[in-house]
Amino acid sequence: MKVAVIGTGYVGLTTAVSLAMKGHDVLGIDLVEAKIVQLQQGKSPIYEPGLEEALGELLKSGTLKFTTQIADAWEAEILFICVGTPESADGTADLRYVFAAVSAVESLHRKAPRDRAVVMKSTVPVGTGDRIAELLREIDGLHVVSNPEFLREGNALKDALQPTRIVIGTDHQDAADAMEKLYQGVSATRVSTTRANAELIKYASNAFLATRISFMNELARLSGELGTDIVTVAHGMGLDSRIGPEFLRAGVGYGGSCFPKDTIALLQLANQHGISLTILDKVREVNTKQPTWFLEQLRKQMDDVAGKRIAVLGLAFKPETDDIREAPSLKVLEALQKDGASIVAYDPIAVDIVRPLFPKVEYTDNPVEAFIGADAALLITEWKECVQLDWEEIKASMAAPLLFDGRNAWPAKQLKDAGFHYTGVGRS
Ligand SMILES: NC(=O)c1ccc[n+]([C@@H]2O[C@H](COP(=O)([O-])OP(=O)(O)OC[C@H]3O[C@@H](n4cnc5c(N)ncnc54)[C@H](O)[C@@H]3O)[C@@H](O)[C@H]2O)c1
Ligand SMILES: O=c1ccn([C@@H]2O[C@H](COP(=O)(O)OP(=O)(O)O[C@H]3O[C@H](CO)[C@@H](O)[C@H](O)[C@H]3O)[C@@H](O)[C@H]2O)c(=O)[nH]1
Repeated sequence: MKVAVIGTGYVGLTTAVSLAMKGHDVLGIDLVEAKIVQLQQGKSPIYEPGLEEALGELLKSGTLKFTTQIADAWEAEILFICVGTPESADGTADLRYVFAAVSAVESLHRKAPRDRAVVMKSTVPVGTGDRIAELLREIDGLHVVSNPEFLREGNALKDALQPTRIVIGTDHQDAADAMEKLYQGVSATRVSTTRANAELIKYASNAFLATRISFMNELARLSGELGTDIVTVAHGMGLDSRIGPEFLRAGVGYGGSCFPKDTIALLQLANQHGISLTILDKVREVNTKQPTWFLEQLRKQMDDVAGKRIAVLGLAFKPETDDIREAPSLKVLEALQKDGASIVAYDPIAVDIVRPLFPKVEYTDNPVEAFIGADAALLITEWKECVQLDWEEIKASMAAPLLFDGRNAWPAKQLKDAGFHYTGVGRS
């Protein structure tokens, strides 16, 4: 099928690549010319495992192309909208990019009319799809579909190729059929529903996942006091099929471009309807405090961090991505800097993105070097490069063997046996 994807960020680029891999004829569109030039040369502006390799092959075969001109999409029968929906000052989702994209689609359609589905992959508040449908009501052949995206960064291409489910929200049979044809051969359960239901499924899923994390983080604080081990507790809980093992990892808090903004957007949407989502409100509160709570563990063991050399391992909001949006590392760096610590930081991918924000921090391109002369080391993102380490060499090189494991990913027992003073999140 002829497909156009508006917005070539994490979601748009992954969508474009995955649909082209399935044999569709795909055009990626972005306003940022530099990004398009880079993409046309086969270079991915973002880091996602497998993405750049696939991009190169698809460009060669001609099934994937890029442009800054929406007019080039005149043949497209399906137009995906994958632009950002960032947090506004009041917490609601900022829809200006979505409406700009819709208006571009509208002008394209007026010049080159045909039957088309406008598919919203951006995460938008409940009612947005219906609002857009109302705006486009008098335009023949343009049908609005909600098809929320559930991919995880760091695993984006795999998630797009093998999604957990495909949610299609539309009231138009031809558009539903076109979406079914598009995803033919993808073995995932379909949920065919209204646009509003589809939109709420997306927000509710993210809010629920965030809730699990905050629940475990709060429980971890108690576990630390009780002398129990939250990792063992999570394992025991997760064996109950009603609970399941995923998203029970306590840590330094969730970050990223989705959970923080989507939870506040859902809260604000509820407020607009006179409903208080009290649980979700607390989920956010726990998460905001989690990096501070983690640093308190450090302060309890080091009277004063001023002038102390502190190693920070991992800066991206999660492993296998260069994304630092709402990364807990940023809060940690800010607090340590305020306390007068001398910081040395490592991340395999995200250093160049963090450096301009924290120019006074020292950066290293070798994780083991970060520990040299350090009075304490903090694990913030569990990259394998930050976890699989030569601990004997590290022990000999640190000024003091103090380890704070913000992801419960370092080998606690081995480290304690080796003479480190190890502190995890909610571990005995
Ligand atoms: N990042 C994720 O893991 C993820 C997963 C699921 C859903 N989402 C949702 O998908 C949407 C996109 O997220 P993202 O992380 O890919 O954002 P992003 O910021 O990485 O990319 C958005 C892209 O859209 C482009 N753009 C903006 N306005 C445009 C326009 N009018 N025409 C053409 N291009 C335009 C920008 O230049 C940018 O390249 C958001 O609503 C987000 O909540 C994100
Ligand atoms: O048990 C866990 C699992 C995750 N995290 C943290 O939670 C954040 C988010 O992680 P993850 O969900 O894996 O990454 P995202 O790429 O943000 O993906 C989420 O947000 C996307 C955007 O909406 C959705 O599409 C995905 O389904 C949803 O998982 C990260 O900081 C993780 O470190 C934890 O602290 N504990």
